[in-house]
Amino acid sequence: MNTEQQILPLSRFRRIVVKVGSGVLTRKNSLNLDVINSISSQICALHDRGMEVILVSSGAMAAGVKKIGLKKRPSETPKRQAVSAIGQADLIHEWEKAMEHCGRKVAQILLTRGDLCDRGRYLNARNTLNTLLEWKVLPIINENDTVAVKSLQFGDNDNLGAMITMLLDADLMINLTDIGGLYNKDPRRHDDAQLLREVTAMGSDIEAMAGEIAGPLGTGGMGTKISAAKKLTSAGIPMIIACGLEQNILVKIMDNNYTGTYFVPNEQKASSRKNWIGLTLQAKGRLTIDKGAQKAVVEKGKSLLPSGITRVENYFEVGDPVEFITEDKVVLGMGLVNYNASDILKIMGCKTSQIKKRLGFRSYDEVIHRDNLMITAYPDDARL
Ligand SMILES: Nc1ncnc2c1ncn2[C@@H]1O[C@H](COP(=O)(O)OP(=O)(O)O)[C@@H](O)[C@H]1O
Ligand SMILES: N[C@@H](CCC(=O)OP(=O)(O)O)C(=O)O
Repeated sequence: MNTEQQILPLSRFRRIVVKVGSGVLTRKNSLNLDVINSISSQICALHDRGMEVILVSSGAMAAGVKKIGLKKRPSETPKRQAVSAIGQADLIHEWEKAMEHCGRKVAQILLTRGDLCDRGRYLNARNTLNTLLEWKVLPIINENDTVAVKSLQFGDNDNLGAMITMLLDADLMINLTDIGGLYNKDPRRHDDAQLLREVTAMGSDIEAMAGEIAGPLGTGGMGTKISAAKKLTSAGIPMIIACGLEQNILVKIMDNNYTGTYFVPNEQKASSRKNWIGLTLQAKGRLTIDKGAQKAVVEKGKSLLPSGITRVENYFEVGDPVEFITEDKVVLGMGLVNYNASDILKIMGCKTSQIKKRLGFRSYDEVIHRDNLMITAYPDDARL
């Protein structure tokens, strides 16, 4: 981490995702039209520089609360979802008006986690978004709160934004919130909190800095922004947290003349399919692997064979995403399995030549083929 330096390889940034939080877009539970107008004209300025922009906009619930005259957000799920549905109409209407001012069109895209976990729907979303970008229309994305229940939820737009950034192979995600970046401790509680200008390694020290409690209008606090940054940097994509209330912040960022936190990406970039497996899918189960398998899979990039597996947790089917972990429960990565959980229980610890004898069939030698897995951490720097 660094409190001083900041290096932006600006020439690389042609396609960017801009996520704007509720705290930026709303004022006392109503939409802040000045901010919407200002961010819209900044987006147009980026368009004029030849850049492609995708907007992830929060604020539906805050807008809905105001519209139907509630004093605060309801706590029951159906009421929250209904309020969000009401607010979303208002939100998109205001963005549309503001962008129209600069002669640009917008499109609304509402997604659930399930949409991005299904490979077919994931590719459909990508095709649609790419078409909108080709047509120079601004895609405005939010979670489809109305139908998103816990198991299908992103839960926060920081992680949704990160997944969209990976889906579109964008060069950068700018996360605009109501504070100037990541501080070394929660600035609401500590007057001496210091802004970090650059984060180079996403260790537990960084996670510990983030307060889980969001601002009065936000959802995840800094915790979900760190989790989004972790996904992106391990996919080789940078993220910037900056204050969306600051005048001309997007333009300042692109001119590399801003205050905020820059998360430096890993140098290695995995394929977008591997990123989808490792960073978008939710694990259905877990496989514990021994030291030999860790060396083969993590260090040498080989497939996971039955011989290195020592434990199977939860039930899962062939093709499901499953995490592989160390004995100390450090998550090393995720992969799509060639055998279901009960078959792996029968073949774990055995040689591939014994698979047929134990199961009566042998569809694959590998439990997870190396093309179908992504390493997300290494034994020494990973933790649960
Ligand atoms: N270490 C930290 N650095 C900066 N902000 C923090 C930190 N820990 C907690 N926060 C809080 O996180 C808030 C931003 O999160 P949130 O309210 O969810 O924003 P948004 O609506 O933009 O997603 C800030 O207003 C800040 O008070
Ligand atoms: N989908 C919700 C936003 C959820 C969310 O992540 O909010 P925030 O923390 O303000 O980015 C809404 O539009 O109200």
